[in-house]
This record gives sequence, structure tokens and C-alpha cells, in this order.
Amino acid sequence: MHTIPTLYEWAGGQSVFERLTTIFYEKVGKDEILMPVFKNMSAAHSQHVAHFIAEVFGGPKLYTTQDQGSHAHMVAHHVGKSLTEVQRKQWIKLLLESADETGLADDPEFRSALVGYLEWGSRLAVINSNTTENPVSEQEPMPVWGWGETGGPYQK
Ligand code: HEM
Repeated sequence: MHTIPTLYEWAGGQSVFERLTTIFYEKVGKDEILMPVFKNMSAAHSQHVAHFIAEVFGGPKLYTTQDQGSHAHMVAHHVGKSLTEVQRKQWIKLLLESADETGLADDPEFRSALVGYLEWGSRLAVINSNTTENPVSEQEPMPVWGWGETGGPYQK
């Protein structure tokens, strides 16, 4: 009987997600397309995003406890920002470059789950950013992301 690790465990835990977003926002700060989008972000933004993704991937609930966040709270940060497909594509590109530079697990199964999540989340972010009212209520749970349909290396 195999125990299936969470994506969070497979990636290597909290410090890996924090390294990922640190590297990502360093790139964002130098990027012509994304710098204007994030010019007002708070000093804690990078850590909040790391906490959010780590929690969705099965890690400790730091976004919803320590940061007093929620799914609705995260969506609220996107509402009204009028994000574009060009910005979203650049966001994905820089995030995946950052994943490589972070040394994030690069096995086909993990990267498939990661890209699936980033595509899903970033497309929703663009949709939500072009609304004026938050479509997610405060009671709604955080998203949960897993391995999907790939045969994981944990089955070896
Ligand atoms: C999987 C996809 C995404 C996740 C998980 C995510 C996560 C988050 C979180 C957790 C926050 C709130 C941070 C805080 O509490 O301080 C936030 C804010 C924000 N996000 Fe996203 N996001 C995603 C996609 C995107 C994309 C594609 C863009 C733009 C192209 C974007 C632009 C922003 C902006 C502009 C803010 C507000 C920054 C500010 O406070 O000024 N997000 N995001």
C-alpha cells in the first residue's frame, strides 16, 4: 500500500514555495509587462502568494490562519484589476522560469500538476479581474489541488 504524498510534500515544503515566489517577484520587478501591474503590492505579497499556493497544494494552512486570508480574500485582490491575456501569459512564463531557477521538482508528474494549477488559477484571475463584484463568498473553501490523472512516481 503506497502513501501518496501531497504536492506540497513532493515539492519539499514551505521554504521551496517561498523561494519560488521570491525569485518570481524579483523578475516581475524588472519586467516591462508585469511591473506596472504589481507596482502597489505590499511587502508581504510574495509570502502571501507562497502561503496560498502551498496551502492549495496540501501544506499547512498559513494563508487562512496566519495571513487571515481565504479564497474570497485572494479573489478580491484580483477583482477590478482588468488583467489581460498578454499579462497572464507573461505571468505564466516568468513563474515557470522561476520554478526552474528554484530547482523545483521537475519530474513530469509534478510539473503537469503545477502547470495545470497555474493555467486554471491564472485564467480565473483574469476572469475575476474583469468583474466588479467578487464571485466567491467568504464561506467558500480554499481550492485543493492534487496529482490529477498522471501516474505518479510515488507508484514506483
Ligand atoms: C494561480 C494563479 C494565481 C494565484 C494563486 C494568485 C494569488 C494571489 C494572492 C494570494 C494575492 C493576494 C496577496 C496578498 O494577500 O497580499 C494576489 C494578488 C494579486 N494578484 Fe494574483 N494570483 C494568481 C494569478 C495572478 C495573475 C495571472 C496576475 C496578473 C497577471 C495576478 C495579479 C495580482 C495582483 C495585481 C494582485 C494584487 C497585488 C496588490 O496587492 O497590489 N495574479 N494574487
